[in-house]
Amino acid sequence: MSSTTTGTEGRGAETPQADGRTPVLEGRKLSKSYGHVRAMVDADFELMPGEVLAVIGDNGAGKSTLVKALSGAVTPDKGELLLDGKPVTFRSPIEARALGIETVYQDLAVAPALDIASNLFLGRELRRSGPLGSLLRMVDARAMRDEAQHQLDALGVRIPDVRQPVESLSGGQRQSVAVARAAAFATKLVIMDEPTAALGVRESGMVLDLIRRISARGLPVMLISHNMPHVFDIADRIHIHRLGSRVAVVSPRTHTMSDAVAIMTGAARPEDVGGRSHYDERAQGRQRARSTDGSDGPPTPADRVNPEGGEGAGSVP
Ligand SMILES: Nc1ncnc2c1ncn2[C@@H]1O[C@H](COP(=O)(O)OP(=O)(O)OP(=O)(O)O)[C@@H](O)[C@H]1O
Repeated sequence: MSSTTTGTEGRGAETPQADGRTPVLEGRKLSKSYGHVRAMVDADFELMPGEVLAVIGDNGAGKSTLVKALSGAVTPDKGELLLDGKPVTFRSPIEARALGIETVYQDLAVAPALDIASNLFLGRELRRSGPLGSLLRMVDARAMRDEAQHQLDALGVRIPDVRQPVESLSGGQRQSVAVARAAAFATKLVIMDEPTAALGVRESGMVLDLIRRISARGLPVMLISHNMPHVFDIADRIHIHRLGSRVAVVSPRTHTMSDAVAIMTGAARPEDVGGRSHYDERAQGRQRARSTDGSDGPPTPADRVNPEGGEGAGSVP
């Protein structure tokens, strides 16, 4: 785990920029609606250098939509993205990747029939000149094998032969290949959406170790997970998402799993549990407004119905 966590000294997690550092990736008031469903509502996000930031939230809280916005798979309707403090827009995952953002999805995005080296370089194959100075550039299988072995060794992924087809690997090994691929190409950060969801205990441990090693290299990792023990084991900070927005950022050093779950489900307000937490002012303002206008407690799913509707209801981007 990285030692670069910010704002977690003392009892609570404070605003990450308190020490003057610029987030590697920042989202400001990101919103995204699918027809009448407001999947993301003024969501803020910060990933600091070298940290492992876990993002937690109930089913449908909008975590995947956030990941998609940060990785270029979805364009937010509103809001701003900043990479190293500079505004960016991603029109596709390819554009996000070109800027050093790699994403690993839960559904093992590997090509099972191809070997490990080919999977590592999928879509980004190393090439060499063709025979007799031909202009055709050929895939350089040997260079890819050497480099793949080097990358896996460097990350401590133990796989005997990179010429093995991925379908011959265990689930944990396959996910390790997907994570190693992301780590090999990411220059800014790695995003992981439920990387251990399909894995057993031992295999999950393998992937968590890999995340630790990636972060120890100085590469920040954003990790979505429903698995609280994993989150509390590995995260420097925990971003809590609820009903489309960030409602709190807490630290495993100041908050218990019960605290985090209480905030996540709306059973408790961020300021009422754990140490002092850095919670989203707007979300807190909304909650206060609700209590003063006759409704009590935190927002409910009904609050997310977009009154303006919008085009493309139910469309899958
Ligand atoms: N392409 C889409 N079309 C319509 N509605 C969508 C689409 N994608 C997400 N939604 C809706 O947006 C809301 C947020 O979904 P999202 O998948 O981001 O949540 P999540 O926190 O990742 O949920 P889970 O933990 O269950 O994966 C949900 O109500 C979901 O049904």
